[in-house]
Amino acid sequence: MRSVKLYRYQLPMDTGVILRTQRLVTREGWVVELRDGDAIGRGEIAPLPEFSHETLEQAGEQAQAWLANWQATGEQDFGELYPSVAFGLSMALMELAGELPVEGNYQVAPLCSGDPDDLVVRLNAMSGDKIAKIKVGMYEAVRDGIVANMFIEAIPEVKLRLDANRQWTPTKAHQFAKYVKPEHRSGIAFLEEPCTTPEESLAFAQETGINIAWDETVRDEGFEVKAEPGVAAIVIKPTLVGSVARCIELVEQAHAQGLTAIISSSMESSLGLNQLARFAKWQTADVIPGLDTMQLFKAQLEQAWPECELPVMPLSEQEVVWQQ
Ligand SMILES: O=C(O)CCC(=O)c1ccccc1C(=O)O
Ligand SMILES: [Mg+2]
Repeated sequence: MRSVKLYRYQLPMDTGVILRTQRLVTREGWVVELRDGDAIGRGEIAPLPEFSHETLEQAGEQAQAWLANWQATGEQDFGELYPSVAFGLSMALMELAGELPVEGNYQVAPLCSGDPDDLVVRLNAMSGDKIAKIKVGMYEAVRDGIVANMFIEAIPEVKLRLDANRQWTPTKAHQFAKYVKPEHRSGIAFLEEPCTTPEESLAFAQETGINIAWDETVRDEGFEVKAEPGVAAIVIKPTLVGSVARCIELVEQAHAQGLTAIISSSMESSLGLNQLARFAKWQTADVIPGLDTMQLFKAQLEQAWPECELPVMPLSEQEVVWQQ
């Protein structure tokens, strides 16, 4: 006997979380809960404003129609669904089938959005690989270069992941590179999407010897995973990419090409984030995923993220919008 519950959740965000042009005060999404006999599977469907093309309402309507059909027929086709819907539904079905391993990779690359000195303290306390993520491209490119160079000088074994979100012209990207001493450039594991276009980013990598990674480009129409000089990694944000099967396909293609695949968050709640940690451990075992986003929230959902002290709001207190 198959049954379905669809919840709509709302979680308060920390003040000052900005997505491109808007402030995100409340994170909203759907959680689907599937039951079949004693088995239970959950998945989170949470389009990210400014990043997803579908709205919360569109995703909810599509999920409900798909679930009604699944309940009646057992059919499982994710082909035509919005990425967030395909991801949440396929994750719920995997969990229901017991196919999502329980063990997760909860190591994070600490995300530095504020004071660089705080990050130096956090990194010095880290055991094992010292990997940190810094957003660049928001202020002066020269300042970003000085900050990156400072980190590598302060912590010689650091491997930085930088993320410019396509903010730089080639000139600005070169201003950045100029301030990272050539002998320090290997301290940058990769720089995500330095320039407005993939072509400019590739040229930048080849001219400077700074490795880049694709993130936005992975979601561009016609993207193919390809090893190219200067490309180190691809970032996979499942909520923005699609079904679990599609994400696994991208991971396998990356590995076949000798690229690193990084599973990363699209600001899912702690429920979705825990599943991403399990998915990351399973598919990208030795790689630290990009999941350090709980700090952007003021509350967690149903399950706590390890060592996160934020209050946990049970799913049972969220609105059930549909059940069958
Ligand atoms: O990738 C990570 O390490 C954390 C997640 C992250 O940076 C992010 C999260 C949501 C939307 C966009 C981005 C981004 O890559 O800029
Ligand atoms: Mg990015």
